[in-house]
Amino acid sequence: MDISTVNSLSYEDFVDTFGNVVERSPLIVAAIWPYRPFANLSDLEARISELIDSLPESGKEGILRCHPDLAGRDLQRGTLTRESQEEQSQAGMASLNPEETTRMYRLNTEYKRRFGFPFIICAKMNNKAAILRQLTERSGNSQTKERAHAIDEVKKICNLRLRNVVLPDIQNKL
Ligand SMILES: NC(=O)NC1NC(=O)NC1=O
Repeated sequence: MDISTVNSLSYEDFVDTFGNVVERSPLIVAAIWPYRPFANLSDLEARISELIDSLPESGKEGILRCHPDLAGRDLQRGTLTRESQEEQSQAGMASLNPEETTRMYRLNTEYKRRFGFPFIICAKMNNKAAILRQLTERSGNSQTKERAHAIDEVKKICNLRLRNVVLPDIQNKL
């Protein structure tokens, strides 16, 4: 889809198309629809990023809590969103051995108990080993530092998801 098609979408179609670029948080794209026309993909990304940054800390943590655990309950039950299923599978989360599953569960549980939101990382930019390493390392962060880090990961996930739908400028011009 090119940017002019994006700019011509009704808000219903806009939310249907982009509603899950921030996991289970369609409110974000519903809120930026009035900023059309977007100049390009980067402009759209920047609007989403600014909107997230403008939220109070409770709102940012709310976004974080809408994310599923990595290799968690939703993956086991088959209730992940389509995007999350693809990302987690690509990072090897759907094919952990029993020991790795138990380790992941234990580390995720400890992380959630400490911070009050799930551990989030852009799965497509990482592999199993990097995810396990970061889960351990980031558990030592302060609440403020970790919340900011997690929001940065949400933005990376969002930007990759957007790129799956909207052609970058260079392709628009071909
Ligand atoms: N918890 C967590 O990081 N979830 C995710 N990361 C990602 O890239 N897709 C997800 O669902």
